[in-house]
Amino acid sequence: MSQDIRVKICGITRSEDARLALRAGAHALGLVFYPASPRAVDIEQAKAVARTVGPFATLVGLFVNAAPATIDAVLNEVPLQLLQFHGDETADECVRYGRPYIKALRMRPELDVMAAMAEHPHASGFLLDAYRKGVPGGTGETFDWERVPRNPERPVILAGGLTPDNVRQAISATRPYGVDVSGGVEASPGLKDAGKVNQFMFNALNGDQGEL
Ligand SMILES: O=C(O)c1ccccc1NCC(=O)[C@H](O)[C@H](O)COP(=O)(O)O
Repeated sequence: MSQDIRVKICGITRSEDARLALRAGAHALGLVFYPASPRAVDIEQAKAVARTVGPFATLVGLFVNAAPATIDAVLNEVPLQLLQFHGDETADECVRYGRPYIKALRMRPELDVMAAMAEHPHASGFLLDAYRKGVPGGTGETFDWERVPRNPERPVILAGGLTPDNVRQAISATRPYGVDVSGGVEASPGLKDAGKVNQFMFNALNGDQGEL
């Protein structure tokens, strides 16, 4: 059983989607501060989502090689509990904000996952995502789950192409700390689908992983 699995729903752009995800049991919600994404939010949208979320769920701010001034501007206005660095940020660049952070690792074939983790000694965890050249995230694609480290020293969050249909198998195969989904629970880019969110959450939290 994996009832202690944590779930982050990423790419939240609207308060109603935040409410939906929290009602369904999500532990964390992701706000994408990457202008090229169809899920990008500006500071006003982010503040509206933050008001919905309140202090008892983790609000995550996602950045891709953003300038420090951009991140500082967001942090001055939006109460983010956790930062997610989804680009090529070094450890020094990630720690400068004095906030807990997770580092996304895009699973390109030649990546040494353990070495990449060692480069971020202060990361609270690592989000493993599919690699597609030129696309920093939200690809909707899976990667080879055999590459997910077993018994890692720090939490691993599985991402990339997860859906209500494959999340149980994904958890069973990789035994992660948590899972992260974006496109797999959308009605269209940036807008969540209530049925998919509810089904994803149910399958992630209640599936009998032992039977798979
Ligand atoms: O979601 C995006 O548009 C995005 C753009 C640029 C960098 C990261 C992005 N998303 C990051 C996430 O945490 C996604 O949840 C993760 O990549 C998985 O996405 P999906 O395969 O669509 O579930």
